Amino acid sequence: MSTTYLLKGATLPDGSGADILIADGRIVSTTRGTDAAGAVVVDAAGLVALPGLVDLHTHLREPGFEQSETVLTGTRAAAAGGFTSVFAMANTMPVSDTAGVVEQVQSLGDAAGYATVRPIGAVTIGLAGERLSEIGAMAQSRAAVRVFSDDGKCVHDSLLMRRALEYVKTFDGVIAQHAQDPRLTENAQMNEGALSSELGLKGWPAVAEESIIARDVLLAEHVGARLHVCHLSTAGSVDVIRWAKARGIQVTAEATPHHLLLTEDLIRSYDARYKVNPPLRRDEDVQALREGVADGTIDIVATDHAPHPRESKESEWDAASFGMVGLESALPVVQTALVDTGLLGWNDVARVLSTTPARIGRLNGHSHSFEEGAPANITLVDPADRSSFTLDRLAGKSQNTPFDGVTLSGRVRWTFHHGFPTLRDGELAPVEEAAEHARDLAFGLAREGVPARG
Ligand SMILES: NC(=O)N[C@@H](CC(=O)O)C(=O)O
Ligand SMILES: [Zn+2]
Ligand SMILES: [Zn+2]
Repeated sequence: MSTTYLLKGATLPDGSGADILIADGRIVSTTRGTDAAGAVVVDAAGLVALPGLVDLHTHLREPGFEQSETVLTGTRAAAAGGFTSVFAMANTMPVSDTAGVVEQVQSLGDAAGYATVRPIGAVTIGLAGERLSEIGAMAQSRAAVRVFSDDGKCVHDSLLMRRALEYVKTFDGVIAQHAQDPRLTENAQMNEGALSSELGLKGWPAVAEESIIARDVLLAEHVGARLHVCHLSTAGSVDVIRWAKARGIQVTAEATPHHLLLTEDLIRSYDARYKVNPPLRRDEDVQALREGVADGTIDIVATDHAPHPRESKESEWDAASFGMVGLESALPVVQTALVDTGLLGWNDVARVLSTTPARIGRLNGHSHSFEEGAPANITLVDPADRSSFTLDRLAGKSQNTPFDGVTLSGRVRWTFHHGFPTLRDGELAPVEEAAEHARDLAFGLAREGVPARG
């Protein structure tokens, strides 16, 4: 038996007021003045209701790197950050390059109950960049994979990239490219420029990203397939995507929260919390990325949540791992960088953090609208909160955030996944309750004949 909830006095993304009534995992109505006997009332006055957030780029680390994160802990972090769906990157151990591994990740997500998990399949076997993985088998598996990526590595071989695009085109899939020319970035440690010379760290030039994107959009045009570009970090990359879109090429692009707020100057501290791939860039790049999101050149914000254990971040700069956790801080960073600056309204936030990533990943059957009858995937945000981001707000296994002690606006208070509150006024649902929700959901979807996937 699922509980009925009434989210009283919420503000929808378009600014209108709503009392959102949820029953049996679905939105029953959003009419103001609704009263429902027996419903648990959530005081949503002053809170913005967003469609459940969707992250197209999450590293859940399982199987293989469970000391950093697991599907369970990573989806708890997702719920804490307002996410109701995450796409799990393929750089696991073993790599998610077979139907067996993607089905395993899918099952772990289905059982945990904190968010919908959609596995991403590797483009090449073992991410080695030499031979295509079993893309068709992953697409046809129970996990119904639609997004393929060697993220962490670039699909550098042009012929392989062409073949991969041709392959996914047959089932409306997409290749998500980590755009990094490997030869131009051997041993690279930070953005290439005056500061890398000053600090004595090997540079990662902007052209190593931009040249791969330029090649890939031309390949996508030639093949007529969908390309998605991960974590754009330079002003030049925004220009290339803008050009490609004007030409009608089917390309989408993402920016991470950290690239929208932070610059390379932080690296003066040699604190490896700021070490990430692609690297933090210059202020001009941050401004260009923000403008790119505002004008739609950049379609989505994706976290690139990349957990790493303490040891691998406490070593000297050159030896430390690349990556930052990001699920719990994403919404506050987006509000701070894009909403407070007047670049985006809440409707746009709903678009870049929910509706569009869902569409790019072909996340069907997981509606993100507030229409009656839609699955109740909802995030309640307190936009008036302005506070120092602290480590106790992290719900995953790793603590490698660059935002510790940074003042940010906006705080996620409630997250509903198919009508189940995974986050309750800032508190995560207990593991056993989420697992029970997962069982109910699997049973309910099976009974309705709705494929649990997609
Ligand atoms: N972003 C990172 O710095 N690291 C990611 C890999 C990646 O997204 O390229 C990771 O898996 O740790
Ligand atoms: Zn990457
Ligand atoms: Zn990544």
